[in-house]
Amino acid sequence: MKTLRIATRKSPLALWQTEHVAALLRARHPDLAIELVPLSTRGDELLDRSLAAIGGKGLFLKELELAMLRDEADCAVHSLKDVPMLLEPGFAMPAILARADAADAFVSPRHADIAALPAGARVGTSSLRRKAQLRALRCDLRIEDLRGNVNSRLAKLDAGQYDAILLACAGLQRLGFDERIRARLDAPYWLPAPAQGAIAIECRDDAPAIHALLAGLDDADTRSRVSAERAMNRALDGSCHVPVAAFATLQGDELHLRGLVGSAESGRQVRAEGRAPRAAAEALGQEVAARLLAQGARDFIA
Ligand SMILES: NCc1[nH]cc(CCC(=O)O)c1CC(=O)O
Repeated sequence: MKTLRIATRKSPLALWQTEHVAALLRARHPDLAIELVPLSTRGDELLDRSLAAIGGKGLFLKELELAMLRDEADCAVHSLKDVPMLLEPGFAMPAILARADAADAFVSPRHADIAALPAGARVGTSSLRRKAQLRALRCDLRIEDLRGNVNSRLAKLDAGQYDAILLACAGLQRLGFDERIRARLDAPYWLPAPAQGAIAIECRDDAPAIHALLAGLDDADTRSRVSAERAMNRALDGSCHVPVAAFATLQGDELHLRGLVGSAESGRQVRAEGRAPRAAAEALGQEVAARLLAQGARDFIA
């Protein structure tokens, strides 16, 4: 391989994440030439409609996968939380990087946190998961849709369209907006999206040399944690249509997984948790999903 071609979306966050992967690879392989292949995806273009309405997470991957199939790119960098629970056949995920801050962030020019918002305040988010958790805390808020990349969401907040917005801490930190985080929304009270804060690299499963090169960047602890979170989401038939949150931590070799399923309309939610050895990450995800279903999670999934 003379040059490693890395497909990426064109948003500032996607480009940062891909440059980050490129820098890690250059540090390990000083002689490797790396080229970015920036592509626009349907998920980036259809910004006026909710993700659930236009077909969900896969829309951010499809064009990047097609580029790999056409041999115009060797691999692609993704936010793992935007990757569907089942990869397309023919693709593999050799590397999941060490996870950054997984928490959500409360961002507001005037208000310190959710509890400090005045009655009826307008909060911007299009995530069903964030809407459901907000609704559970505050039934008075006006929750309004907000899509677009991180930079344009902050611009809409600054233009006065919302009193506050919710974003991922990881994206804000990567783009240098740490100081915009007014409050962290932390587990166990508030749970992030499955795999939030983790960057994943995808390649074709018939490319062993590329697979081996990328596998050097894999972080085993992160992989165990997000495997449990994504297995839970998969067992719940998780997609953008269902408000599902999950967060796993490791204590030694024991995984602790917390999950919730909620309703963005009513704010009702069910929660469950479980522990298992890290080798049983997938089974733990299925077990916590089963506990959520036993408490009536199906009502929210319908
Ligand atoms: N859905 C967009 C998206 N995908 C990944 C991140 C943040 C970075 C990460 O989770 O690694 C974001 C922005 C956000 O939710 O605020």
